[in-house]
Amino acid sequence: MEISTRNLEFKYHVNTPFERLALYDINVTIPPNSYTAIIGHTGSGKSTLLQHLNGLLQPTVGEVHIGDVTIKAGIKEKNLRPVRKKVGIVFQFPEHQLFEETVEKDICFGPLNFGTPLEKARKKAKKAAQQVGLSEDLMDKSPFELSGGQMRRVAIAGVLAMEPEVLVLDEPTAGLDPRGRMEIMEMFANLQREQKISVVLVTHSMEDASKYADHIIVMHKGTVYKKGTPKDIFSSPKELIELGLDVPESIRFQLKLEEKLQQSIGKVTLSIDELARQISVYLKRGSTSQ
Ligand SMILES: Nc1ncnc2c1ncn2[C@@H]1O[C@H](COP(=O)(O)OP(=O)(O)OP(=O)(O)O)[C@@H](O)[C@H]1O
Repeated sequence: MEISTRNLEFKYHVNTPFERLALYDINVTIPPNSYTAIIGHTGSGKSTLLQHLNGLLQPTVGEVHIGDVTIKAGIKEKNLRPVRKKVGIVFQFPEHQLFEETVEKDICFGPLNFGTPLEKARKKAKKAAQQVGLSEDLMDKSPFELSGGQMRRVAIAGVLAMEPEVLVLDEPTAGLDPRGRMEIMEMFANLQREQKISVVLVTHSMEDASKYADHIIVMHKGTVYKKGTPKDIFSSPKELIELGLDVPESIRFQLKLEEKLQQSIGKVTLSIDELARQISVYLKRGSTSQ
């Protein structure tokens, strides 16, 4: 399923003294079975954009196409349930939203809410738990007995159990240690490859964006500054650095090498210049002594 936005603009608290323009002129496409990373500074509009991808927010101007559903400014879409089912959204620190007595009940909550019979919901929960790497013996435990990383997996499994076509995640690795971060990122990469779903995630890690994503959207002050493949985005790293964004370690290393190379080429050029000057002085001397 494809998601795209056309001239999307969004204001919080529209027509009130607190009105705030959060997004403008957003034209992006999330292709089917793709992996998109959204990067940008705090307050650049990343979370607001994510919430348009499953119809949680309605555009102030423009439209959002989610599969065959169009959400337009000024027109309330009556039935967003199919959209919510197809596009699963995981907010920052989703473990804070766990509330059931057992892991299994928490994972089953979404499917049951969408009318799936209990036994089928339990099957979906089992599969989702496997997908996020939770062992079966945890299913009867209270989610609050688990580690932070495991709790987060439970919350993600709860969204996966709805079998979404697109998984939208707001900083899914925030607060995890490097190992937990890598495990979660590998998990999304596997899900995207094996289940053929699209993954859209906000990340502050340029390493992760360059390693896992096939599309990157750079947000800046409420609009798209740049979009493209990691190669497109990181081929002009100085631009990103000027925006105050980080670049992957490998790119930083490459920049350093280039700088060093420039310096040594500079030195060679200088000595060639110097050589040329000396040759010319020598030739002049030669011509005057004849
Ligand atoms: N509920 C809200 N009411 C009013 N303004 C808001 C609200 N939520 C966000 N904003 C404003 O909208 C703009 C975009 O915020 P958003 O949260 O989308 O940015 P972000 O890039 O996700 O930031 P972060 O990385 O900190 O999560 C900011 O100026 C923010 O202050």
